[in-house]
Amino acid sequence: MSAAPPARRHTEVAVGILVRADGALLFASRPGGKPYAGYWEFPGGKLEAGETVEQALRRELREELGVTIGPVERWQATEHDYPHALVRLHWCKVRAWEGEPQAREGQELRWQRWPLDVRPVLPGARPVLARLAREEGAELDEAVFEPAQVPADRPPSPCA
Ligand SMILES: Nc1nc2c([nH]c(=O)n2[C@H]2C[C@H](O)[C@@H](COP(=O)(O)OP(=O)(O)OP(=O)(O)O)O2)c(=O)[nH]1
Repeated sequence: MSAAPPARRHTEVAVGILVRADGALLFASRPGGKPYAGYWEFPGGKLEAGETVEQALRRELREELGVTIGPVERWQATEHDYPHALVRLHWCKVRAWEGEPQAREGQELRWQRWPLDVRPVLPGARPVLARLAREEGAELDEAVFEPAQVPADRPPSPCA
């Protein structure tokens, strides 16, 4: 009989949903060199040793966007099992911040209203996007999670 594989430990992640006064949400693209580079996500990152979710979120958004955030509304936690990590995502809404968000880490930033036009979005964001869409009476198009594909009618580039 073989032993059960060891349980994977969760990587704890603080995620910030910046909500602008007009309801738009801030998305960032993942810079090169990270797993899922080029995918879109909400700004945030992993908790460092001894940090609370709120402390990590304040630090990450200062580093990534150069903003000082106001009150943090803890919203919900979800999990996603990626090949690179089992993550626990602590979702927080943030409605006030000082400074204009700037892309400080080579990412792209886009404010989005419904329907979203960024893609692909990280699959770990699916449950909260579904809930955000419901709150707005909008529909979440599953295509936002699909990586871009070469259209079937276009032959592959000869230089590839
Ligand atoms: N920030 C963020 N991370 C997400 C989202 N959805 C989702 O599945 N994740 C996952 C992807 C990653 O596995 C993990 C975040 O880790 P990360 O590597 O981006 O964190 P970090 O900025 O601290 O990275 P680093 O210090 O290792 O460079 O959470 C999301 O919407 N925003």
